[in-house]
Amino acid sequence: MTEMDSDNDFTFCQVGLPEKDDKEAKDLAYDIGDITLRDELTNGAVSRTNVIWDDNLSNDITSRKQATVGSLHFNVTDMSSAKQSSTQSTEKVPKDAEKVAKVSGKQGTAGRRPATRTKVPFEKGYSQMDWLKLTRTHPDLAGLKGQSNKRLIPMSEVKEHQTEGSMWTVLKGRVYNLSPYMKFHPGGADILMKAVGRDCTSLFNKYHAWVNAEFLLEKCLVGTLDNSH
Ligand code: HEM
Repeated sequence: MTEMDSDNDFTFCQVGLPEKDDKEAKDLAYDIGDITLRDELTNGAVSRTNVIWDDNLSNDITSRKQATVGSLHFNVTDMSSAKQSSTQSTEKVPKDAEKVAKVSGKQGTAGRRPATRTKVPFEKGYSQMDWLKLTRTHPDLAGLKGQSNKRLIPMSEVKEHQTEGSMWTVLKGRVYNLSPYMKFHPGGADILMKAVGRDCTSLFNKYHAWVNAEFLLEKCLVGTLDNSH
């Protein structure tokens, strides 16, 4: 195998040994007949690493299994001299791929569907870094014009702010002016428009409860929602 340039060429996933009495996990681990990591080198550059799972070798596998209890067998083939297309993909997935995936705990997405989140490429100058820079330099992103952001704001007032320079929303009890953030939103401005003039907490949590909006929108804070009426 050709020397790798750095240690970062592979990300290894550690596969633990099945517990002694965990018969099912053991059986599933044995379903992996063979794994081949193949480096296909094109013009000297690593172009692709393929993992081949193949359990067609299962007839003579018993002895090997016993010799490598609980671990995986790797065949590493140097393909640098072979003229292969850099985009070629060789993947043989075993019939028990789903079960194996569950054991490894790494590719367990087979049965789960993540919520659809459309990727929107950001316009030049509207990356998350650009937003952070703007929040540090702009004197009044919230559009407070000297007013305090400790003010209690009724929902009726939030509803009034739906014009281009002043688009208010309520998120987790706080009122924010979303206008300056619109073009920076990684999900796109169109979808963020759904938040304008209303409480967007449930929508926000539906798409990305993990996003730290308190931090991202800190400078857009207009006040606190007044729930008293
Ligand atoms: C109100 C404050 C909001 C903030 C600060 C915010 C911020 C963010 C951030 C930081 C991301 C990137 C998350 C990631 O890559 O993991 C994101 C993505 C996204 N957001 Fe929001 N968001 C807000 C509201 C909303 C609302 C109300 C919706 C839906 C109506 C929404 C829909 C989405 C979608 C679909 C994506 C996915 C884009 C992708 O996969 O790259 N967001 N948002």
